[in-house]
Amino acid sequence: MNQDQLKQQVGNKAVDLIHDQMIVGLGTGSTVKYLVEALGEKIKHENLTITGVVTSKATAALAQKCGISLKTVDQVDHIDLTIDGADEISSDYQGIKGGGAALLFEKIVATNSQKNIWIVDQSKLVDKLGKFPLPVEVIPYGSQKIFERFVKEDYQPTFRLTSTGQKKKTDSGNYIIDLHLQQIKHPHQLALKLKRQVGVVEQGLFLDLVNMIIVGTVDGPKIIQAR
Ligand SMILES: O=C[C@H](O)[C@H](O)[C@H](O)COP(=O)(O)O
Repeated sequence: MNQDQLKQQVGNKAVDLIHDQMIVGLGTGSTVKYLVEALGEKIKHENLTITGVVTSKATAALAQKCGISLKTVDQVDHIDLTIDGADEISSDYQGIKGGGAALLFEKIVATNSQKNIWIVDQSKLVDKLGKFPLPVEVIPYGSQKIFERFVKEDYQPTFRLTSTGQKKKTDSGNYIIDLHLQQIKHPHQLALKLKRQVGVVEQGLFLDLVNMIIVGTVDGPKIIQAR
């Protein structure tokens, strides 16, 4: 089974957790794409009423194409569960997200959800976080100053660029600085330190958030109850 098939496996599996009348947070990325497509099919075949709360323009476009009704996080009084991908998950179930630049809306939706489920192929499971570059979303004004501070801290920062070499803009019009840390020893301390910098909007450590992880493996989906 290739990586894409494993992503499809967990996307299809996660749809079983969605029932009629639910309000569901829909993450972003190549794994969530399979979930959204499968959810669109399920809604059609079972004639369900589901409300989606999306985390990016890309997911909004796909969900609309799949016939899923959408509301914003501010238009709903609760979110039953949110299903999202992840870039890295440590052995104590902390995560790095934001490889697709959607970390800000993803974290807003996740922290307003009663339950959070991550769907990943097995390559995302690691012992300690940090091999995957940690995304930090910053407002453009003053971002070079933040970048220079990150250089001094030896965070090995790089601005995320588009295919044409421009600084990548998030859905909120911000920039992403990726930190190439290799190993994050104290994620909670780092998260606080990054968040304290003026101009940092959000950072990609998703700590103490996930309840269940569905991992795609060659032997089928494996469910981990994280907390
Ligand atoms: O910003 C993007 C998100 O955090 C994604 O959920 C994450 O990058 C995983 O994406 P994928 O399923 O494409 O590996």
